Amino acid sequence: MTLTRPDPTKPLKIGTRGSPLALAQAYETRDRLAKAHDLPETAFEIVVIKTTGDDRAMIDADRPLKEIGNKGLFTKEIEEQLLNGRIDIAVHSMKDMPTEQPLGLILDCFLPREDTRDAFVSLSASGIADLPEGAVVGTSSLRRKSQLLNRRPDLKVVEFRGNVQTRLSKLRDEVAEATFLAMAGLTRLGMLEEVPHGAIAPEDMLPAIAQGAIGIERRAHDDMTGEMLAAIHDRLTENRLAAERAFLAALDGSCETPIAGLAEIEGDTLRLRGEILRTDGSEALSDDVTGAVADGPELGRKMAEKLLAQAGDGFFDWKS
Ligand SMILES: NCc1[nH]cc(CCC(=O)O)c1CC(=O)O
Repeated sequence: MTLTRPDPTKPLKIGTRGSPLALAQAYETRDRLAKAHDLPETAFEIVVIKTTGDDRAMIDADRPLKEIGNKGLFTKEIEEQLLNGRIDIAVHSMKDMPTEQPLGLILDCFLPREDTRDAFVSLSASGIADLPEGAVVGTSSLRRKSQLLNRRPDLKVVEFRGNVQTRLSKLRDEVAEATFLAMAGLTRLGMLEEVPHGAIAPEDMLPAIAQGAIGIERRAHDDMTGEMLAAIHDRLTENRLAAERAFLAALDGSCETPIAGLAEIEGDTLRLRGEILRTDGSEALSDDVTGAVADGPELGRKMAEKLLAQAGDGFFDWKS
């Protein structure tokens, strides 16, 4: 028996959150599928799904997201709709995805990865080093906050959320002098021109695990959709994420700490860089491992072990 989606004569339903970036990623997925299979746009339907995360983030606009809820905050409702068949695939920023999927779902299709770097966004300063003593920087990312304070302990970090437009207007209102965004988001939104920014080299700010990568989730037994997705899958992105996410998974159970990581591939060699930090930025530990591309998960676990061995007592104590 070939397992199939609920009604293959109907459009393939693509589930996504409703933010501008989420929609851009859903359209990119649709366009890639349409092209790969020579199908018209009408063979697909974009289904916008509101998540608890979207609701709560709206109500509590000034609270840090990590206080509002746990990891599946932006994915739970979408995964429910996948499981009950109201959508056939779900498009996600891999950066926001937990390392394990619920029973019955599979996440094995990745689009070619975008720019993995962070962008420094400011109307006045050209980069982190250019910020005046004691300047205020807006970010809601614990990783970026810790990395920034590690390099510039004099700076003050304030909570900063909302879409790109909201953040820009906060900069204009001088709520903060600078903020950070993912280059991938700016690129996918087509906003590189209108947002004053500089890309930050990974040596200066190692990105989040899986930054810039889009993953497509489906029902594990829906072979028909699985075959369809195989045509747009990018193997190198899969290999890089396998290493980065194994690193994350190996650290996850043992701590709640800012984590950064980036895998890059040259020929048959994969290089994984990793970093963990104290939340107040007072200490950062980083390492670098290389090995065969196929050994990515093992390299990820090795990286976690090396960093955990370096971390002394109290490294993971909560101090923000
Ligand atoms: N946590 C929010 C989030 N999830 C993915 C991206 C950007 C796109 C990407 O990294 O793929 C962002 C916003 C940001 O960091 O600026």
